[in-house]
Amino acid sequence: MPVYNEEELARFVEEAKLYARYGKVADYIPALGKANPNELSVAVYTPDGKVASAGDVTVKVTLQSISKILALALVLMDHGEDEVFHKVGMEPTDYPFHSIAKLEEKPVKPLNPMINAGALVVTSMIQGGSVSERLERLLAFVRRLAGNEQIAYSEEVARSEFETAFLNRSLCYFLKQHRIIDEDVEELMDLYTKQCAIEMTCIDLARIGLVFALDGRDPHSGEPIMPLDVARICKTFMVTCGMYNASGEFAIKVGIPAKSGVSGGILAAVPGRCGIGIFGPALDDKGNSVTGVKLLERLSKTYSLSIF
Ligand SMILES: NC(=O)CC[C@H](N)C(=O)O
Repeated sequence: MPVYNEEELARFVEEAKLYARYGKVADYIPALGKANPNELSVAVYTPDGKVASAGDVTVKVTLQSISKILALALVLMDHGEDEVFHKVGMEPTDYPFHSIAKLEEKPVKPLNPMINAGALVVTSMIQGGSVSERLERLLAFVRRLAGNEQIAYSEEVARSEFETAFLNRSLCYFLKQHRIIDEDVEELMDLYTKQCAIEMTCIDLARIGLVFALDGRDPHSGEPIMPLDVARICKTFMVTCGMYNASGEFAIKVGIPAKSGVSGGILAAVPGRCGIGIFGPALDDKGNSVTGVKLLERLSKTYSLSIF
């Protein structure tokens, strides 16, 4: 087990930051456009409970697409594999995460739960009597994963996305027309945008990554937070679809199960070894953190973290 040295991490962060100029902060959700593209922070959480970090780890990041993997875990526990995969597929795609194109093909079924169409179906399956009850259930699960009761969502980011999510609404209406979802679209958008706006530091992200790395067990108590099979399915999706339509290249260059979000966050789980949380808001054209991917590449090579 390598020792993650903070001085070395800080050096890797400085090196990776040089790539920020090749990226751009997401601004299709207006509130995300305020982020500083030169920011980069990382935390590595190991099973012995130690955290090594570099950069400003007090900065909070909204989960955005990272939330898709957490909602999937909850929904798999709520409904079981068969019901979930009846509505959403398991195949990766080379289309962008918000694409509607593939939905036109019969049978109408989003290709996987990591693209927006699939994630909206997953979110529609979160159980509970109202949007706030369903959000609370998801938040309670996320708080347990992160071991942090303070985790909440950013009202500003949620509102900003809710007011501008025309493409996601289109996906919802398309799915509703084909009876893949049957809930009120505005309610689903309310829940989905709040889910995406759940915010945390990269230390929290790293600790969640560690839970996946430990097959769903709480690193502190050893208690299962999710069944092993659920953790296994989530990690498999992280490998095949976690970095959108750049997942193949990422698997070759980095080789770590990971999920990114357009906020610039990345959650990574190195099986049995550590969880990694990164925040670097400058994105490449596929929507992944440019500096975050560079940093993960460096960490993977230095500490031999590739699972392949
Ligand atoms: N790729 C992402 O992080 C997308 C999440 C974002 N909330 C959206 O649906 O557009």
